[in-house]
Amino acid sequence: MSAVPAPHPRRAVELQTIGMTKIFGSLIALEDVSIHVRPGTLHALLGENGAGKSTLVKCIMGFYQPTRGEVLVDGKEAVIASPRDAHAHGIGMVYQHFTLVPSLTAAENLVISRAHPPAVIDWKKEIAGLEEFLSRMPFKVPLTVPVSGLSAGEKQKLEILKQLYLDQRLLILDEPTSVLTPGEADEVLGLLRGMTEAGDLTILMISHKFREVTAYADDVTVLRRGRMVGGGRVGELSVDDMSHMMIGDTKIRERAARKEFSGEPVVLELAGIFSDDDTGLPAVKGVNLKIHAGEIVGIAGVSGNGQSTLIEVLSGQREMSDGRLFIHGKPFEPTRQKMAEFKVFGLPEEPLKNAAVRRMSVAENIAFRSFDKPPIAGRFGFMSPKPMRQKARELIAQYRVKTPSPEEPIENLSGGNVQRAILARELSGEVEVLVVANPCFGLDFASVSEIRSQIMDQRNRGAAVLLVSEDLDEILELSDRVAVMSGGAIHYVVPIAEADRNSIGKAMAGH
Ligand SMILES: Nc1ncnc2c1ncn2[C@@H]1O[C@H](COP(=O)(O)OP(=O)(O)OP(=O)(O)O)[C@@H](O)[C@H]1O
Repeated sequence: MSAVPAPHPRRAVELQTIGMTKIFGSLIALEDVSIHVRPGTLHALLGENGAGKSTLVKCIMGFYQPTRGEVLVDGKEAVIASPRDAHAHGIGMVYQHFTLVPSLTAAENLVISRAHPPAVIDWKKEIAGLEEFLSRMPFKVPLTVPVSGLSAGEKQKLEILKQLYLDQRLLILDEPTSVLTPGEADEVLGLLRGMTEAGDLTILMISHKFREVTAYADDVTVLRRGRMVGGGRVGELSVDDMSHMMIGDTKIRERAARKEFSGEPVVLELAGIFSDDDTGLPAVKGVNLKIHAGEIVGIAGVSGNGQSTLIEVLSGQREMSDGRLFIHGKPFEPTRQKMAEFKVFGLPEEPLKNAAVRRMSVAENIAFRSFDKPPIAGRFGFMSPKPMRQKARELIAQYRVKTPSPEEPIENLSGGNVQRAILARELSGEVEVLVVANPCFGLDFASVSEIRSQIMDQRNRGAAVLLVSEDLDEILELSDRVAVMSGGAIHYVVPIAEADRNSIGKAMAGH
């Protein structure tokens, strides 16, 4: 592990929470949680979806005021009323989604992130200062390229560098590797680990990946239903110990077996699809693809190569500039009415933003696809609350959506539980075509198993499935055929039996 020279005034910060409790209405999201993050360690925070991980870190960062409890920084009580106070104590946070300005360079992003950037910027001086700063950091990123041209790994490194540049010495990372390839994840975590070992940094990392916890974390805390249920030195715990702390005796669903099909008809056809992104530039450039009944076609690719735009076209959120869609040979337009008629379902990225109405209840959001059909639609077109609530209750139980009640606004659910609620809605009916993007993003391991099995069930019942995922393991596990998208087009399609990581990786890199 490389030692990092640290002529920095600030060293790794120690963090403790004492009796942290947060109550939302009738829900105790966090109850009496006391954790100790030793300085110069990488501390993992584990827990299933809705366990209270985000609530805990939001209380530490000052986004939420705890109902009870306190934070100690370097052994002294710290009053943290806002993220600004957290920063003043050397505590910074790196989020799952990037917060950089894409049109600006790394240097510009760093300079404007300062609390008091100069009114007139002397770029020569700033660049020299940044180069000196970078020379002390293990992370390297090009300073003068617009951030939009950086890879996901470089963007994540820049997010971390930004916090270090702001002199934060305890970083809270929310699933920092979810958008990275396994190689990039190892590189980033390895470098961070080098900094913690050198005593320059302390890390509290929310993670769902046991592999990363066992390989990189010193200590672990496990939360379950808002309470701390275990933890300790990672080296003294097995993966079984940690998963048992997380889920208790909850049964994990066995993965659904793949049913054999042969000679099934084409269900979904994409013919010469073109579409532009938000800036008006072509993002999808002539995609042709046919998906058969009982088939999952997995589209792999580095994010930002047109996959999101393609998903938006298929879910009716974006116009095509050219091309046509067919289902069973008939022209198809992704309008609400046609989707119902052709039984097209799906999960877009960021479901809270793209597939839910934030302030409406979980029950209403689950009923969306069927509110204009009996039994939920009553006579004269009014909604019948009773059947709607009943249907929602069944799906909430079946998909283990954690919510205080079906009436809770969906925006109050944890990220993983919003995902589950939307999937419950989309997977519960008769499905002919399923279009899903990163369906297991941010889900705990029990939910991953459940959701992948549900997708396989739909395929086994004869649905044509288009799966876009940044997780290559997911693509290799579920797909019958693998396609790779790069530069807005599909360059490589192989049956799963002929797919190997190496060739897929090369195609992803545009070779
Ligand atoms: N603003 C809020 N209002 C009401 N309830 C909330 C609010 N924020 C979180 N909760 C509830 O608190 C509980 C803990 O949620 P939290 O987001 O902390 O879980 P998490 O462990 O981070 O889950 P995930 O892995 O899905 O992100 C959940 O039951 C959630 O519905």
